[in-house]
Amino acid sequence: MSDSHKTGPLKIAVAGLGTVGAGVLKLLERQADLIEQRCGRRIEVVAVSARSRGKDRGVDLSTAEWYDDPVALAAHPGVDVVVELIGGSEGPAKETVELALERGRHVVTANKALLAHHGTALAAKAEAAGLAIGFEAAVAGGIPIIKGLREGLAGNRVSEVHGILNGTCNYILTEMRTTGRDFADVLADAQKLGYAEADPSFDIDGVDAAHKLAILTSVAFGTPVDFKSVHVEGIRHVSAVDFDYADALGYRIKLLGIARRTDHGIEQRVHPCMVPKAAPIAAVDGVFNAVIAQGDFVDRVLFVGRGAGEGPTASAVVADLIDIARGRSTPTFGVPAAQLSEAQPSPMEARRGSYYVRLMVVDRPGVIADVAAAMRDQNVSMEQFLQRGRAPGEAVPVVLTTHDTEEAAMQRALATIADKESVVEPPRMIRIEQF
Ligand SMILES: NC(=O)C1=CN([C@@H]2O[C@H](COP(=O)(O)OP(=O)(O)OC[C@H]3O[C@@H](n4cnc5c(N)ncnc54)[C@H](O)[C@@H]3O)[C@@H](O)[C@H]2O)C=CC1
Ligand SMILES: N[C@@H](CC=O)C(=O)O
Ligand code: NA
Repeated sequence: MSDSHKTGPLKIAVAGLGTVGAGVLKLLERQADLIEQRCGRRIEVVAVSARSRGKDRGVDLSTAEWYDDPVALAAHPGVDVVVELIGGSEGPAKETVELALERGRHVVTANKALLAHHGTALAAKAEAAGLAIGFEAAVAGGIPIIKGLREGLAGNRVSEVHGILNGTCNYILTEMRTTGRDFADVLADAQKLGYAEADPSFDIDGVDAAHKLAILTSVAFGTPVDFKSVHVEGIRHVSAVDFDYADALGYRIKLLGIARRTDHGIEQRVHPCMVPKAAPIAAVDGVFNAVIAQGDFVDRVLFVGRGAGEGPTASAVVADLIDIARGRSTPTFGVPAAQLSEAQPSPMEARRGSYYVRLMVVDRPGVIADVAAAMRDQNVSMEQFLQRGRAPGEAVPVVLTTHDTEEAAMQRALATIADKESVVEPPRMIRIEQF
């Protein structure tokens, strides 16, 4: 980085003044003295851009130059850092970041979609110009997981990183379980609280968690960001009855992102999981995120904190700005972009573990025997079987769990079961992870 010698203020331009942008400006205003003490210089906002100029954001913008166009803001003269808080993998966010790098400005961004799709190319561009891209806010909000992995665990080979990476989903799953509230109602709450993405289907369909996982995988394993290899499932099919069965079986339901080095290559997957109630991650509720990393010297490390919202996300953005103001320098993903080593993705079919399956079946003799036969034919061993109550001739939920088996065999058994005339809804499956 080129700013270590400077003693004047670090001049920044902020593109995007929504939940995160307004939070950053508030933090910079309120903690100005503390920041100056910690990095020996002030951080000065010289230009801003957003869609609506007149909106009251609870911060003083009178000394910053206003830009309607965030891309033009990236070229504002005399700026050291462009802070991109617009969002989206393409369009103005990408153009702003690219122009900022071309003009020799460092970049700080909270935009995981952008980095999941273009992270390696942007890192290469930044590093070739001796510039930094700070993205602590892009993964797990306020948790310093990027610095934790990249700097704190730099002496380790990491074999696995997994965690709760989406605050909106964890908030929805927690509220549904503890209050019995409706999915849509809780999602509306998460949107009001500023947790959700502009398009909340990115949250509930697991895409946002997959963006974050792809970034984490790169930092953990020194590989190029490979979003397209992430297996992604969201939480739309988790229903109230699953929470009851999970509870009875000794589990909690969490949307997890899991990245592992396996014999088949690097596994990256995001999907709902049942985790034992005693696992530390099971107790991480609401908007809190958690990330667990396994390093060869440090062993297991658990990071927990708020994964979304104005304050925690602003905290991460400003930490990156302070790094730049101090002149600290680290390759974007921990290894110089040109040296990130390609790795084979491990296919989802190779996952080995146990499964929870919920079926809606017509309550009549022989149905369960058919289900058991489909499992037997694929060599899938059942562990538990639950049917609560009886309703002869009507559809009832039945639940089973399996012993460890291969995903490919499980998928074949489920396809056979789904075809049975007595199975009246698509089978719902949740993978069980024993951490
Ligand atoms: N809200 C959260 O808790 C977190 C958000 N993020 C990320 O931070 C970024 C910003 O998120 P939020 O603040 O929640 O979004 P937001 O929707 O509240 O704010 C977006 C801002 O960008 C501006 N904007 C959008 N399109 C524009 C355009 N074409 N030209 C100029 N300005 C434009 C809007 O006017 C608004 O000020 C996204 O990348 C998001 O994924 C990351 C971590 C947590
Ligand atoms: N929509 C995201 C915001 C933070 O990244 C989430 O809910 O986690
Ligand atoms: Na973070």
